[in-house]
Amino acid sequence: MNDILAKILDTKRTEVATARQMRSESEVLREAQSRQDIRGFARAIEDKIAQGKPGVIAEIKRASPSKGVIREDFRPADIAASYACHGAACLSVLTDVQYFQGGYDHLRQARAACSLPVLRKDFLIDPYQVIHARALGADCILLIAAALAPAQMRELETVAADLGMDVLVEVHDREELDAALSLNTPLVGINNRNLRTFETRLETTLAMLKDVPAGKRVVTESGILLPEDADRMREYGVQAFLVGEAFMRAPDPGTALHELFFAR
Ligand SMILES: O=P(O)(O)OC[C@@H](O)[C@@H](O)c1c[nH]c2ccccc12
Repeated sequence: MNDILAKILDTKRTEVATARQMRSESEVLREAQSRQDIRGFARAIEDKIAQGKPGVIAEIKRASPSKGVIREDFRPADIAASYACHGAACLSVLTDVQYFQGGYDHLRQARAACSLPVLRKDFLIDPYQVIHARALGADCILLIAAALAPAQMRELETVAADLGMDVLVEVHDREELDAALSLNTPLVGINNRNLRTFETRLETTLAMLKDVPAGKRVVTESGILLPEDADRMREYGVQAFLVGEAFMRAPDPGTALHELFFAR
């Protein structure tokens, strides 16, 4: 497996080992537990949908391995404030440094600039990272089914739940969906992008929809670029969206959010 996902996961194993040496898990846990500021992530999405609006998770990312640098003028606090005032339900902030040019400060600054719940967008493989997510202020974590065994996902979900965080579990095919459905979380992200090849097809979401039981909330992820893309998803009953690039390339990300979802 010399694909990009495998490479990223190797990097993460090294990162976790280094982080543990710098600061013990019990110390990070104390910091995480001392925070009393959790914001309901799944709740915020459901509230939007109950109001007849799309539940938009608006992403803050400077670069990606498939696209390189996406946004030069990168100020997380300004972007977060713009998203918040244009109707985002939640934020997603990349914290991976090496592949996405993200950072812990991006999450801290974005969250401090608004009152939206925040997803830590990273490749989580170890309880240490989940605990650290809450210490940073995250309200939700991402679990990527392509990167984790089912038992590992369940373990990380339990760690997140114990800290009051929500979980977004991400899948790309049927087998991953089966594993994801063994979790408690209602939030199931269907990634239209294959993390191994970067191929992006909106049909990925549409084809898997019928296999997601009632009671789960589908979030369509990646490659939503045009109002037509959002409309197409809505025709199929998809009401929650995770969008990055379309907003990051626009002069004002929040205005782009408005145009993609609310302009007609
Ligand atoms: O920028 P896009 O195509 O709108 O996609 C956003 C989001 O779905 C994408 O960044 C993403 C989905 N799953 C991930 C896992 C890791 C890193 C990034 C991602």
